[in-house]
Amino acid sequence: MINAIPNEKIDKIIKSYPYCRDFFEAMVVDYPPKNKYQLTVKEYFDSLDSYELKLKGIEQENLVSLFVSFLENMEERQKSVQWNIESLTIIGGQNKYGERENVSICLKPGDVVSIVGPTGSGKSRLLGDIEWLAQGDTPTKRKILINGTIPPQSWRFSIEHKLVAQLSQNMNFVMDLSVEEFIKMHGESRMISDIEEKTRLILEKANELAGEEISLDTPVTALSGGQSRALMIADTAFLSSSPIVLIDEIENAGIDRKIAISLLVTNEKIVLIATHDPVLALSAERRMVIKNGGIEKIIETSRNEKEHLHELEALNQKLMNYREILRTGGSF
Ligand SMILES: Nc1ncnc2c1ncn2[C@@H]1O[C@H](COP(=O)(O)OP(=O)(O)OP(=O)(O)O)[C@@H](O)[C@H]1O
Repeated sequence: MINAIPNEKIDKIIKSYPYCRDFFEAMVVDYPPKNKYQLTVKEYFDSLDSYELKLKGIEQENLVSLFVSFLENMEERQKSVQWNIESLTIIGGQNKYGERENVSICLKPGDVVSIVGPTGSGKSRLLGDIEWLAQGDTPTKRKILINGTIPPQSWRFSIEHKLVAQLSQNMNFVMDLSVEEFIKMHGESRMISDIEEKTRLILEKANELAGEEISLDTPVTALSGGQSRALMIADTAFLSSSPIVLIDEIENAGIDRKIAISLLVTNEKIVLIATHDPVLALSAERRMVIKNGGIEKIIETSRNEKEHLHELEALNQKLMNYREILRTGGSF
């Protein structure tokens, strides 16, 4: 594949390797304009002004091989950031009263666990411990193991390739970017090949989740709480490589929870959902009950509960319908 690059058309290369833009920026070489898209990579580099290139200290005949090695390096980098997570273990610490938490729970990719408990009981704290890969250094003294061992320190601080994706209650954007720029920036940092298609998909799904339509040119700072949440959920579902997804109280955002969960739950990921919503709580195979800051018990969702889930879903749908009527100015 890489060997064929010199003879591939520019438009195909741009689609397959959108991050190739970085090469042109780094070399201060003109990025191919649309009217050159039908040239091959070699033809494009040959078409550049050799005198100008010389002034920049670039040998024209080396450009193709430099470009190929750049793409090769990027591909290697991409492979090295693939996570290989087989398990996540939570080893109990202590509750708010310093009493021991006698639990150890091991989660595997494909597992979905809900976290329930009264307000202030410590659900978000548990998610925080997982996100931080706690090693007895948080108030709960919990320890988090990955693949049965203590994960390297560097995993805690990696911003670019996060082991854990956290969708929290408050998602505030501080960047001055449009929705399109935000998605593309994330896609490029993940070296995603079909960014246009992914951007379209993310916007479509975010709009399915949110009420008021989001458009590509909306500034991210102008999104409402629910819209930001919807965008981040769709973005996490399609762009995040993180094998562990933590969801904190999706219900407060006024978005369609069922679609959100169906987007985020995939076989390869471990998903933990802190929730006060019985439908979400029972959708998981297991739930952790939190009390006074400690994991009180872990309960398998019974067959009886699963049967009741259908009833709850129907009630929930009814509630959603009323909500939609009221939100859109109707009455009944
Ligand atoms: N084991 C613990 N030891 C000490 N402090 C704890 C412990 N567990 C939780 N806390 C603290 O208790 C407070 C409430 O916890 P948290 O915010 O996680 O509750 P919550 O269940 O998510 O609440 P809500 O449902 O309102 O979002 C936080 O300040 C948290 O750090």
